[in-house]
Amino acid sequence: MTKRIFVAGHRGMVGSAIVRQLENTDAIIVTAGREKLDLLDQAAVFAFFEQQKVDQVYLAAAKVGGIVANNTYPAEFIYQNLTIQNNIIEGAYKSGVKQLLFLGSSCIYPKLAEQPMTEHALLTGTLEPTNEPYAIAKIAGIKMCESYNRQYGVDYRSVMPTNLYGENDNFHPENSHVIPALMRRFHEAKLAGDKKVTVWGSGKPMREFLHVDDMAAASIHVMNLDSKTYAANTEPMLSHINVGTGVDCTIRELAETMASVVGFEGELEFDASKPDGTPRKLMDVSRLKSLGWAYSISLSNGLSSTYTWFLNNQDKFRK
Ligand SMILES: NC(=O)C1=CN([C@@H]2O[C@H](COP(=O)(O)OP(=O)(O)OC[C@H]3O[C@@H](n4cnc5c(N)ncnc54)[C@H](OP(=O)(O)O)[C@@H]3O)[C@@H](O)[C@H]2O)C=CC1
Ligand SMILES: C[C@H]1O[C@H](OP(=O)(O)OP(=O)(O)OC[C@H]2O[C@@H](n3cnc4c(=O)[nH]c(N)nc43)[C@H](O)[C@@H]2O)[C@@H](O)[C@@H](O)C1=O
Repeated sequence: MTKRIFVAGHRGMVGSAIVRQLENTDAIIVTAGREKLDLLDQAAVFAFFEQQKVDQVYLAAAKVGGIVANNTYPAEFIYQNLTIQNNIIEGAYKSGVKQLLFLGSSCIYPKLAEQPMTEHALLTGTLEPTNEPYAIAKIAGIKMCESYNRQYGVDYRSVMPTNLYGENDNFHPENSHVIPALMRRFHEAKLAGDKKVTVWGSGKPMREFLHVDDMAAASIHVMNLDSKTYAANTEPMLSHINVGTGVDCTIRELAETMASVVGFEGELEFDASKPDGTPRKLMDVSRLKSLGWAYSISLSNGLSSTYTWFLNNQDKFRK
């Protein structure tokens, strides 16, 4: 039967990638931009669900940003993320939605979690301070889904993506994540003929990066797993699934790769006044592998295609 699927956050990086892939199926895709539906407005969200009668929800709407944005606007990150996800999860449940996929983040795990981090590392230690408010909201999202499953018998699942990048990313110079920030900075330095580019922090932290098209494919894969397979590979009170590559690199290595993708031939300098954040957050992706999914886009291919998109779409960048 044709499904009506609501993608919340359909203009964002992940939401737009999910929509592109769902467009190749027979699903009816339901979307609502911020100007039509403010997801912070509980009454409007509940009314939207009552009107739309959807079968599935991808919860890809959130307040999102890099290390400095998280550290600068902690109140907005905790309030908006808790409110958006509470409104959508409760609104979906009240209108009879049986299937929902919540997108969390790898920052739910303790700052010094054993590497690679399995799903069992959740709630075993102190979080990274720069993004604790955002991480607390994401942990609450996992627990909302599990609680609704236990009490109401719905099927609300959670995926925890590693750091993502790709088409429709946020290329803001301060508020973005490291890949879009460096892509833009290296590109502008190349055009200006600059001899040096500044990279934040020490360059020593390690990060794992997944292309957004892989993230969208993994999300759809997890949503569509039959309930028995999903239940056999998760636990009712530890139900989330890591999504990543299982491969990481230092920020210095990332910056060197970025320089070569963009064609910047100058030097790197590191700005120690900017935070490093978590020293390492490598995902253990064996749960996802045992559920039949693995990534396919390498970092070098993903950075090259993202740079091509960047060159052709600068008019679409967010302010
Ligand atoms: N990017 C990353 O590296 C990672 C992302 N994630 C998670 O993946 C999910 C998607 O992230 P990503 O695509 O990168 O984020 P984006 O910022 O690209 O997209 C977020 C979307 O949410 C929408 N949104 C936010 N607030 C509201 C609101 N009040 N009303 C209506 N719409 C709203 C935005 O709308 P508008 O376009 O109008 O601003 C945007 O379309 C999030 O849950 C995020 O936490 C997890 C790990 C890493
Ligand atoms: C996805 C994840 O994203 C955030 O956490 P993060 O992993 O630390 O993400 P980031 O991409 O911003 O930084 C990664 C590393 O890179 C370094 N770095 C160098 N130069 C730039 C730079 O120019 N910009 C940025 N942002 N970082 C830079 C930076 O100092 C850090 O060491 C969370 O708050 C939270 O939102 C979350 O879940």
